[in-house]
Amino acid sequence: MVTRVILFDFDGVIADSFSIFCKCFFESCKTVNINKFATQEDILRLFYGNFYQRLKDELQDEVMANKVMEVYFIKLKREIGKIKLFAGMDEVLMKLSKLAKIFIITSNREEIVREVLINNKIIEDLEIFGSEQIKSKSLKIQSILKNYNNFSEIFFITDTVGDVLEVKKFPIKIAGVAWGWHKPEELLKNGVEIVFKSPKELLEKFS
Ligand SMILES: O=C(O)COP(=O)(O)O
Repeated sequence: MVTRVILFDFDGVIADSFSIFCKCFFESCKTVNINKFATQEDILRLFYGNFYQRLKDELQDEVMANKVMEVYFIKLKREIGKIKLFAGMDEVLMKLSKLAKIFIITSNREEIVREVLINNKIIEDLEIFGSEQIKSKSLKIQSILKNYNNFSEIFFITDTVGDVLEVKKFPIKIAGVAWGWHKPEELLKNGVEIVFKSPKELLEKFS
């Protein structure tokens, strides 16, 4: 019987992908003639809520927002081989997948996450909720809670304020990581219970 469920965000928690995200996103904006995003701060701002919703709101144009992301994913696929995991996260996933039910809840695409994991020698069969069908992390979590109710504890581990805001309405413990995209202080201010300073600390907490 599964007693513990751990939901992991992917980019910024498992994958060290910020510079590749920025490169592909800026290139995509250029391709579709959007000049609203010029700095890393412009990108980080999009993660203070649901990324897809924020992008739509900032552009005030749903068609354009979809176009940016369509081009973005084409570019990201070309860079996929360069995406590495944060040091120690391979061990975290391998060990914790034996102790808990693990899900990856991400704004990225499931197929990309799978390929990155395989490229980085993660062979565990992890369940991945990508953005292909559902873009809202709240809705993804709702469906997990509906289907999995035989656990004693459920944790969500993230690096962005937007994730915290989407998840905090559920009876889930939220932890932050100090190696991700938003600063630990911001995560704490918005409701995470604890911020892990390293993958080793995270592993110790759940082992
Ligand atoms: O932290 C974030 O929200 C970004 O990560 P994600 O692409 O895995 O959702």
